Amino acid sequence: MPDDNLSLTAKREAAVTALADVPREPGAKKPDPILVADDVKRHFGGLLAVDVDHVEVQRGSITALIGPNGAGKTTFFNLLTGFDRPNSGSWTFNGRSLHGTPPFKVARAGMVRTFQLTKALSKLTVIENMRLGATQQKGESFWRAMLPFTWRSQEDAITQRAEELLARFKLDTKRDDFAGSLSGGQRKLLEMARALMVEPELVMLDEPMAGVNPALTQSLLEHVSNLREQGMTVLFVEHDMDMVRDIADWVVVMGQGKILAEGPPETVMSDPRVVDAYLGAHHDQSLAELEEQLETGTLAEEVAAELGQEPAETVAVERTGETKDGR
Ligand SMILES: Nc1ncnc2c1ncn2[C@@H]1O[C@H](COP(=O)(O)OP(=O)(O)OP(=O)(O)O)[C@@H](O)[C@H]1O
Repeated sequence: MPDDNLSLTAKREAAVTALADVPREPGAKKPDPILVADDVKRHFGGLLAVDVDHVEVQRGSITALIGPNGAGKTTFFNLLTGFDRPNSGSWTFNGRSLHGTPPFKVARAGMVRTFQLTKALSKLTVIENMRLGATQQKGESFWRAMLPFTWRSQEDAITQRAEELLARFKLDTKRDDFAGSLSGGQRKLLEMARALMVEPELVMLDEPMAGVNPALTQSLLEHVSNLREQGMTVLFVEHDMDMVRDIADWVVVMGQGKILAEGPPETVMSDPRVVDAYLGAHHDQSLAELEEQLETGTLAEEVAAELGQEPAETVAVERTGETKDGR
């Protein structure tokens, strides 16, 4: 649909243009921030999991929050949406302080995050999950959601919105299936559709690509881009750097609880601090250790395992010039 594509490009361009003059530095001020956080700290015992001095999220943009495992991204999401409490700090959404606000009130204010489908939710049907999206986040009771005759006046509107969203996310044929029977990708779509039941302004997605079959990847990317198309702001945590490059207008990097870097994807991903943060387990190793691992082939095995491939005997073979049977 050319018109949709045109409009999508225009929205992306508008977001990129709005961010063009923003300094590429941690805590950079944005021209029209929807979310602003200050001095947010969360300790777990002796560990300072989140230590964010200042961060702003530009309205109407798709912002990626990236960083190595344990950087504090999910904890920061939990704090912002009221699922966890900070030791100190403050943040505003649309200029309104949300510190100490419970999740359903955060959602009612227009800021939602996706939830993983727990075992309990897997035992409900797709449409029941959608109804629960309207109620769980709005603070209505579970039983009222499950027993629509107790609140018939609202039920029609909620069901209609749920049906529309299911059609948009191509889940309408799964309407009466148990959520637990869906594939990983379909579950992600259901999570996203359910979050939209409250007509949010800011959608926070925690690893939308995790566990998604490549066949559904493109469709998921389009759905996320479409949220911006419809005027929403998106903040997402993701390890899939292709996704970040493809759809993010702005990238915020966390490491050890702090904001390390910010900027457009192409700038951030070539930033030495970001490359450093992502070097991960092998970063601290001495060359001698790495050489030893190369000699014994264990590094090749690790790499192969991460890529889901057979251990690559050829790596050792190429280095030694020997074949498997010693020739
Ligand atoms: N409830 C908790 N109790 C104790 N430590 C926790 C708790 N939740 C998180 N942590 C610790 O806080 C740190 C940040 O974890 P968090 O899950 O926020 O990181 P992350 O950046 O989301 O990582 P990942 O990309 O692996 O999901 C980690 O060291 C983690 O072990």
